Amino acid sequence: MTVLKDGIKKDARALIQDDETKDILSRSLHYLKAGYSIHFTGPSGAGKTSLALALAKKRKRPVMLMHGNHELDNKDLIGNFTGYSSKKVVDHYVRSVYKKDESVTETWNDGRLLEAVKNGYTLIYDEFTRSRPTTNNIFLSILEEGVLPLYGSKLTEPFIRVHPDFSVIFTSNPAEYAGVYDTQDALLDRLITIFLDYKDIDRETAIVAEKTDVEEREAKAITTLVSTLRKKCSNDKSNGPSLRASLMIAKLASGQGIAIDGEDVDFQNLCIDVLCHPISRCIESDDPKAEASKLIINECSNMEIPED
Ligand SMILES: Nc1ncnc2c1ncn2[C@@H]1O[C@H](COP(=O)(O)OP(=O)(O)OP(=O)(O)O)[C@@H](O)[C@H]1O
Repeated sequence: MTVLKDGIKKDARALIQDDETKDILSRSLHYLKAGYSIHFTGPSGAGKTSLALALAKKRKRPVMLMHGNHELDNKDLIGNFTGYSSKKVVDHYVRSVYKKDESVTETWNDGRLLEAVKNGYTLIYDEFTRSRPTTNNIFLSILEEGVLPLYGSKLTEPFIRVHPDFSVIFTSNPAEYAGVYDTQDALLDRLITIFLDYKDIDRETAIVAEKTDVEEREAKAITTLVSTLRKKCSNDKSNGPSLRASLMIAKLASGQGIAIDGEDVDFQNLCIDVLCHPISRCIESDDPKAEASKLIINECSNMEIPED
């Protein structure tokens, strides 16, 4: 019977800051301080959200996380009247006098963007291109004029001023633009866009070794395997397996006592389970799953694990 080890001791959420990551963080922080918004773009699993969270943390302001979604609208961003509250006072103190005082008021709930703008939070707008361009238009006034228009909200003020400490970090995945919504040029024109690509093998190895219980040489073998398969695999539908896949393989193998060995059947099955789907999506074949499995087994047998 295979037994899972008790929990994973290492901090799975920590950001490993190599020189390149530190450099991007420090430049981005500088741009935010100067009043510009940042946009991290790159393939899935390149580390955009992790970097956005680490950057937001550096600002030492409350952080609000918002995910792009085609159903997101002004009611979510600005707020909405969510119902009515009524108050009724019946004064029957003097028997012959009946006095009734009744008032009804609408209950307003601030939307996430309004709350962040009013209080000077750092807003992370993850995968913003998944929202409709008309929804994202509201950011044009925020970034350009420093005001949040309250149109369509029935509120008495036409807009509110943006708090000086407010800033936004956007993230997006260019592969998702196809079939979702084109990013709006007007919005992109107001952002500083930093492209985050997959890290090289040494950087990915350092992250896997730091965040899981495998040894560095084993981490290197896993990241080399995943990155070799990724290179064979890039089309419109998929960028191939990311660092996430390496982390999964390393965590599961060490947790279940599976040897990091390309000839080991359990290890091969683990790699097929984790990697087959992303790889099959970018293979043109009658049976992409069988083709992907063959490719994975083949790369597993080429795996080299350096000696201690
Ligand atoms: N510098 C890093 N240090 C530690 N872990 C990292 C680093 N970069 C990425 N990761 C890890 O890689 C995985 C993917 O990162 P993340 O979710 O930030 O990617 P993403 O680009 O936002 O992906 P997606 O577009 O799919 O949302 C996460 O498990 C994250 O913890």
